[in-house]
Amino acid sequence: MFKRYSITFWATVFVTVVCLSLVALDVWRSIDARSGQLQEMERLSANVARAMAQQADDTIKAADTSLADIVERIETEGQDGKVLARVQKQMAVQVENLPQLVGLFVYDERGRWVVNSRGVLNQAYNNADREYFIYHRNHADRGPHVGNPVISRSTGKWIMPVSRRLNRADGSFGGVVLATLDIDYFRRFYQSFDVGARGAVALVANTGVLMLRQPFDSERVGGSMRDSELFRHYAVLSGAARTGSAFLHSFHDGEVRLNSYRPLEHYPLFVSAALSREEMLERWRRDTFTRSVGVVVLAALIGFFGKRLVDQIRLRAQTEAALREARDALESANRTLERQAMQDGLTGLANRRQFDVTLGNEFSRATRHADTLAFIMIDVDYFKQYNDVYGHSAGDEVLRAVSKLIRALTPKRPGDLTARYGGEEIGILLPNTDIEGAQAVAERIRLAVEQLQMPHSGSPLGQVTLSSGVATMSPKRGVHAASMLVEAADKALYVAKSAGRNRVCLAPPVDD
Ligand SMILES: Nc1nc2c(ncn2[C@@H]2O[C@H](COP(=O)(O)OP(=O)(O)OP(=O)(O)O)[C@@H](O)[C@H]2O)c(=O)[nH]1
Repeated sequence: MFKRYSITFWATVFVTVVCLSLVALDVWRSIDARSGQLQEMERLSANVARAMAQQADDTIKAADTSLADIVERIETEGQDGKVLARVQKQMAVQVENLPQLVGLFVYDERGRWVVNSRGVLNQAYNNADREYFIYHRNHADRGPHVGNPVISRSTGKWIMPVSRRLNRADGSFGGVVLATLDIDYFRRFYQSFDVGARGAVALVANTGVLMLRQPFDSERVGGSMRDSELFRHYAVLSGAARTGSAFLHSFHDGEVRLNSYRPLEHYPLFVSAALSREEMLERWRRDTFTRSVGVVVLAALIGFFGKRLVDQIRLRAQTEAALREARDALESANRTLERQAMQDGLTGLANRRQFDVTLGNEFSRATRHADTLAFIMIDVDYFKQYNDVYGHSAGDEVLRAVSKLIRALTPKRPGDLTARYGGEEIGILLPNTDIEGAQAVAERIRLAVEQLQMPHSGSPLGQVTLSSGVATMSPKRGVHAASMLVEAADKALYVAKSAGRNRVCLAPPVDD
């Protein structure tokens, strides 16, 4: 099957397959690198989200522990001056020890300041209108409450309120204990993450309120994210599914980012670390472009040189074919020349040269094997007259016809040879043949020509006839020569002519 196609075909297939494989391999590598890049992106954002959630949880927990302590103290020890002084001292120490804490506050059931970590009570402020205050007044639960971020009335800084309800002895609402966390504390921590120039991180309440976003925008802090893709995506999840990631359009700038989200363990908040898809894939695109250019150039070079190679192979194959053809033509011409060199042009019989060579070979062979060698010399009678009467061309025709007949009637054993000996004389060499056998051949030929009855007005016999002299010899080394056989046949021919022609005469055995 493979032989049906040329080497140039396979060379072309090879070069094409190499080029296509290179390109295919590069495409596959690029796709693989892209998915690797996205996986890396997911790992990175998930790690950032984990660190953010842990930090937020720990930060709020530390403040909440202080709140629980103060609530427990006031509810058991009351609110007289001594107790409040101790509480105030405790608060001041806590604020000093916890860098995230801006302040600790206790409000009574009307929102008035009872005690705080600063030790200064500004009765001009009332916090009864704050979201966290209203929440505790309306909810009896004793757990911590993380409120919406607000600008502190006392410091003017963005703060995150964490609060607990204070109960009177009868269980009715007795006020609020509040810890304010510095939003900047979170920001500083978030700034330490490298999420790229177009990345973002956020801390969001489960209610959809944005607590903080980095890059920071004070306009957006405390705003609602309920309409964002992130919140809508997160809100429908539950349990372990709340930790995960997804490509989402940003609510803030429309950028598509890979958002890794994760809930805080103890508080109703979640974090999101988002990396820009474009930014992450930018490097991949650059690498892919550079490599693809290299691969295309390489494939083009291979294709170019491959084509040249294929052309060379084709040229070589063509040259070889042309050489083969030329050699075949030359061999054929040589064979023709050889044949022509050994053949008589008029009769198609072997010529004198071939006769001499064959005679020499057969003579030697007969000498070696002690065989008999017979020779018949045939001559057309009155041929000169035929030429004179009918013309030379007609004479040629007679020679051709006679030769054809002689060839047909001559035995075809190996070594038998019919040759134009010269002029109108034809010789037949019959190795390993005795005198009777050779005579029979000569007689058969003579008779056949006679039966042709070719008119010959120049001959007393009236038609074309032949005369033959037949001779045989068993050659012995040092005694006989090949010419002796020819001479003997020639003499017998002369006898046949003298005896009236149209006959076969036998030569006496050649003397030892
Ligand atoms: N047409 C033709 N004639 C040839 C050719 N070769 C020899 N001859 C002629 O053959 C003739 C031979 O004549 P001779 O040797 O005198 O003998 P002959 O006429 O055949 O008479 P006998 O042999 O005595 O019967 C010559 O006239 C040659 O010119 C040839 O190729 N073609």
